[in-house]
Amino acid sequence: MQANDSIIVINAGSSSIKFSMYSGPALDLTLRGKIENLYSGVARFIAQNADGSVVGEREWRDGPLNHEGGMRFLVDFAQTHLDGHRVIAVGHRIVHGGVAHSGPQRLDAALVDELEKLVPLAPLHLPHNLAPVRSVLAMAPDVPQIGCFDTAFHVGQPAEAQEFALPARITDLGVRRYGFHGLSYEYIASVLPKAEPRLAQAKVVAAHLGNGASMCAMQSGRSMASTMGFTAVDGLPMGTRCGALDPGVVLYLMQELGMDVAAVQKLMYQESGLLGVSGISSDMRTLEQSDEPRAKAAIALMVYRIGRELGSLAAALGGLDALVFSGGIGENSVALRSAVCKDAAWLGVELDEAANAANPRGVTRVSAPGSKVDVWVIPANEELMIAQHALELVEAG
Ligand SMILES: Nc1ncnc2c1ncn2[C@@H]1O[C@H](COP(=O)(O)OP(=O)(O)O)[C@@H](O)[C@H]1O
Ligand SMILES: CC(=O)OP(=O)(O)O
Ligand SMILES: [Mg+2]
Repeated sequence: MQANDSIIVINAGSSSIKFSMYSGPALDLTLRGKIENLYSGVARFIAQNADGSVVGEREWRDGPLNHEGGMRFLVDFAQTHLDGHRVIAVGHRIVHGGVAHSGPQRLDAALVDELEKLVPLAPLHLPHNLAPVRSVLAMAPDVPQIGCFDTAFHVGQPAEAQEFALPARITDLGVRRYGFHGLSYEYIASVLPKAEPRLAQAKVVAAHLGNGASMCAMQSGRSMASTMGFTAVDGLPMGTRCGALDPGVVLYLMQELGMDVAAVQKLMYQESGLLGVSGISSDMRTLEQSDEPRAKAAIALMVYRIGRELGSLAAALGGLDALVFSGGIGENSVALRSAVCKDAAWLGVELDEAANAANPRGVTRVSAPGSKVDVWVIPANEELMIAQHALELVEAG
């Protein structure tokens, strides 16, 4: 890899598109940007170069922006910022890999067609993950594109963590727990032992709390259990997703309220979670600034459910040495971290309130010196994982 050889990474989340460019053999971050707040309120774009200087900014005030509009804007933006760089690969976050895809893979039209079949398992993500792959295939068919699956990190979980208590004939169809946010957890697992070598073999629960939110139990850096299951709607309440639901509720909605599949899907994925409970917003910042009791109730429900899942994941690990916060909420919400840690005092979690309130920007320990359980904030970096995987695959030929 030459100094001006670059890998572009596209990470399309449910409410944001992040992109990064890494250049040279050390994968130096040379450009990064994101559009956030897709579908709700005012979408915002910001891009920064290697030294953090802002090289592009925009807001969409005349109505919500969708993924398609966002990607169109980003392609135009990227083209004017590629001067002198040779794109040797484009890496993509692909949220669902199903049973067949347990590691990064080169994407071609046939594989994209195959992955399209998994759209019902990740309706908020996969269409937006695959659309840019198709665009690049059409625009630059010779540039290798690498897909990195959010499910891959969880492939080695114990069988009980993966299975539903369903008849084998259904399980055999691939109806099982996959787990998501794997690239984020893989990054956390790679960073934590460097920050604190004592934690290399530790029992760690990591919470990726963004618009999508999940928690993962890790032993020695390997996934043992996750709150997300067959789809990314399971587990914690999220921005607009309900999280774990008594399956009987779905039957009730259909049988008694006459809702069809599309209506139930919309309710569970787009109208629930922080947005549904508060009736105000899916955005944690908006809720934290609101005095409305419903906003407080939505946050309280999220905190409560994080606490319940923390107990469950600690049980899956048989103990807890460290708790990690990541994702837009986990990295930025002082109040949420504080509330979660208070509820987790019974597990030996004790926060350093001053360190927490300083709202650290990098990898930082925020637990009190005597805390039995370490508490860390680790900013999510799915993009670096994707760039590393893409480079490995390109170099392997
Ligand atoms: N300063 C902040 N305080 C509280 N919440 C924040 C802050 N900054 C971002 N968030 C929240 O992070 C969430 C988005 O997380 P992010 O990880 O960027 O989303 P995505 O899952 O789409 O990648 C939103 O709920 C947003 O309100
Ligand atoms: C898997 C998932 O929920 O992703 P995101 O956080 O990007 O919505
Ligand atoms: Mg995310």
